[in-house]
Amino acid sequence: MFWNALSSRDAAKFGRLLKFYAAAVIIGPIVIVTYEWAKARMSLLWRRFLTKRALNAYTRKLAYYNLENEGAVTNVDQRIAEDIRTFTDRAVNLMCIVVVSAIDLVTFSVILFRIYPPLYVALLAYAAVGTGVTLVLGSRLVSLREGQLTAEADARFSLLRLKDNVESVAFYGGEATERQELFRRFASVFANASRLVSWERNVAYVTRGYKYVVQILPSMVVAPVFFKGKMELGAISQTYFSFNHVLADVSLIVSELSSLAEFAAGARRLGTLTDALDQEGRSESAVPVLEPAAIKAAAVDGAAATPAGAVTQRVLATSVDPVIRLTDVSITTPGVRPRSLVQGVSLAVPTGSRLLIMGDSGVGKSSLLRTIAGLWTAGSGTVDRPAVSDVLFLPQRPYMTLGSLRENAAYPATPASVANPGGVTDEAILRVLQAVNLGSLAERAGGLGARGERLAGVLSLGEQQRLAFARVVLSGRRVVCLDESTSALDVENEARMYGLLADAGVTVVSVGNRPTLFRHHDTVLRLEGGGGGPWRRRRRRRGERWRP
Ligand SMILES: Nc1ncnc2c1ncn2[C@@H]1O[C@H](COP(=O)(O)OP(=O)(O)OP(=O)(O)O)[C@@H](O)[C@H]1O
Repeated sequence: MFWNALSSRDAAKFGRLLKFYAAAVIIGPIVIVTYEWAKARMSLLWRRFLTKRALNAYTRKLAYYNLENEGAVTNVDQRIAEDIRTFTDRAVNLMCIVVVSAIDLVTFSVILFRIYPPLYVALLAYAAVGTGVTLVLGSRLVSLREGQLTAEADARFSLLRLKDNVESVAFYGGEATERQELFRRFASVFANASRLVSWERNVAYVTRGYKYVVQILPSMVVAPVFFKGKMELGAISQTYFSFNHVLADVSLIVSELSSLAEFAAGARRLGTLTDALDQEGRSESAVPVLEPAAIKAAAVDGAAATPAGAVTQRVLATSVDPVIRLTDVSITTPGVRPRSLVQGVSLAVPTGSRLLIMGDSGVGKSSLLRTIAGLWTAGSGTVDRPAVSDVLFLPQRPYMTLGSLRENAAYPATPASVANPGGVTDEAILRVLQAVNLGSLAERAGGLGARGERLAGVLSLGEQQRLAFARVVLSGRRVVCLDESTSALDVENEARMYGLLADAGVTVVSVGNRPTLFRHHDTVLRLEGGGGGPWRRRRRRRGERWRP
């Protein structure tokens, strides 16, 4: 129209069109910026929703533990932190492109069809063939992109592992080995990237060729009509304009292939994670809390409800005594090649008693604790125990959170519940730190509220183990399972820790082989023989000393 007005020297029409364009250039930027903002906002809201859902499912019950142990999903961190973002960004972008293209397609199809229908039909046929070829090439691009995401995540993981173990590596002088491993992982990143770049080049040959070759089509079709004087110059430019619009709209898959491949790869990785988390959610069985009177009846129901090859877990009310009871418990290692560890253990842990589980390295002591905690289920027999929230399990290397010393001492209480009126007070924390012989820790750490990112790096293992005992006292739990939790302590500090538990009347189940542990327990369970050998349990006689 602009060109027609100029060529016909129609100043009035030209002026009207100029005003129209002036309005468009003022409104245009506002519309475009608002559109971009709306897209970014929608993507952010969606990402927030998906991240929240994934984090909830991942941290619910034992999903995080099972996913890691089963190895079903790798790089969960990257999937939650990055793949969700890529997915939502790309999905919103593509959705908007599809909507805009659909409107555009309808508008310009009408114009192009009116000008010259055969040109329109030829264009659709051309786009259909181009899209088909691109889809075939694209499927390889998706798997290469997926491989790239995995390789990048694996490489980053090796760097994080080195970062988390700097001291061990430095002591071993293991730099050369670490370097080799880092290079090996980054070599896979580059090898896959190189395949990806080559494949993108091949795809680009096709997509570029597709765009250029078709440009000749409108000229070939409309030039003869123009030369015969049956078409105005303006109509030619209109044809070109409409043709290119329709071409762009029907070639969406061709032009957005790279973006689509990235979106599909991210969506696939996210799908694997979501499926695994949903699976975990479904397999989560609600275990009823049994009062004393209900225990006998539940013995029948509980056994029937347990899948074959699994240890029956029954949760007892805190009032039930004995607090823990194992009935004919046999354990096998999890995974595809199960190995028999402990066989046919039956025992009861009365309230306030102290049981020590001993045995050779690898015999299955920690596995027995894992089974009591419900982390491992492979095997048979029945475990009766209080809810996990009523028992504190202390591993050999205590977990240090990223929170402050206050939050670390009160762990696993949430920071919010610590801050509540009625939560753990600073006075109580300082008193308990004193009791576990960490009286100067708060001052050294810069106060109870100082951020604790480096706490794990700064505290010795023995100090961390004493902090873990502080957690037992502060949590007020009546049952505690200790897995070599005093391995780094001197005899005096060990006695002090067990003394604290005895004073509080806490029921204790310990795992360990240190001779000094013997005196802090009243019953010993000795697991014997590799591969599920016999076991012995006996009560320690008063004043009896350790005999290996
Ligand atoms: N996730 C797992 N999958 C398969 N086997 C495992 C797994 N975890 C541990 N095991 C194996 O189970 C056996 C028992 O391990 P466990 O940690 O219970 O031994 P332990 O008696 O506590 O040994 P230690 O005194 O050396 O700590 C070991 O041979 C170990 O390699």
